[in-house]
Amino acid sequence: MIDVQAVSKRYGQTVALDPTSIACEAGSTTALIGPSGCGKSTLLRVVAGLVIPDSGTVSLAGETLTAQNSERLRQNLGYVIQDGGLFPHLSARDNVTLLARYLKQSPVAIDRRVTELGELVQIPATALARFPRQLSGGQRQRVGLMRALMNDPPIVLLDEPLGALDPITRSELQTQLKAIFAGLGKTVILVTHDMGEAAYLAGRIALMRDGRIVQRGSLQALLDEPAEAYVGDFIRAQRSPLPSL
Ligand SMILES: Nc1ncnc2c1ncn2[C@@H]1O[C@H](COP(=O)(O)OP(=O)(O)OP(=O)(O)O)[C@@H](O)[C@H]1O
Repeated sequence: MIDVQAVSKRYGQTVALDPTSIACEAGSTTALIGPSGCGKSTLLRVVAGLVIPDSGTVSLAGETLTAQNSERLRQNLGYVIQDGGLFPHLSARDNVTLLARYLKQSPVAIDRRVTELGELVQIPATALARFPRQLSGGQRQRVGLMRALMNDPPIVLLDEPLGALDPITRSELQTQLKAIFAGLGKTVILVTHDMGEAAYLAGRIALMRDGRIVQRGSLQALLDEPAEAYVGDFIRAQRSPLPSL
C-alpha cells in the first residue's frame, strides 16, 4: 500500500533522510520512532507528498507519487499533525468539512459523516461549533483526526498526534485510535517519541537514527534481536515510573 524506495533528503548540509526504504502493507499500522531530528517527520512528509525527496520514489497503492499527481493522490490520505493543525479562523466543523465542501459533496452526506465521526472520536456537536482556540488540546487533536478521516482515506499519517497531552487524555485517545485503526482497516504511519505508545498502537516499529531506519519489527523482535547496540540503548532509555517506587 505504501512503498518508499531509497528516499533521500538534504537541507543544505543537513542530511534529513539518508537513502531510506520502508514498505507498509494495507491495513497495517507502523510507528516511526527515534531521537529528535532523526528524520521521522521528513519521512512522513515525503509520503504525504508535502516534501519532494532529492532521490528515490514513493508509491501509494501502486502509483508512484510525482509532482503531477501529488494533489490527486493526497486526497487518498489523511494527515494529522500535533495539536490538530487546524485553521484558527474556521470553526471546528468548518475545518472538518473544508475539503468535502471544496469537492462539492452533498450537505446531507457531509452532515451524516460529521455526526458519524463525532461519535467515533467522541466529540460533542457543541464543541464542533467552536473555534480551535476555544477547544482543549485533546479536543483539537480529535477534530484534526475527524478532518483527516472525513473523506475516508485508505491511508492515515499521524505526526505525534498525541504529543503534549496529559497522560489520562493521552491514554484515552490511544485506546480510541487503536479501535479506530482496527475497525476501519486503514494503513497507518504514526510518528511518536514514546516506545510504549508505538508498541501499543503499531504492529511494527521502525526505529530511526541519523536519517535512516536502523531496524523494523515488533518491540519483542527489537528487544530479542537488536540490529545494533543502539536499538537496545534506545529502548532501555525509555523511563517507566513504576520501578522508581
Ligand atoms: N524545512 C527544513 N529546513 C531545514 N532543515 C530542516 C527542515 N525540516 C527538517 N530539517 C532538518 O532535518 C532533520 C530532520 O528533521 P525532522 O523534522 O524530520 O526530524 P524528527 O525526527 O521529526 O524530529 P523531532 O522528533 O524533533 O520532531 C533535522 O536536522 C531538521 O533540523
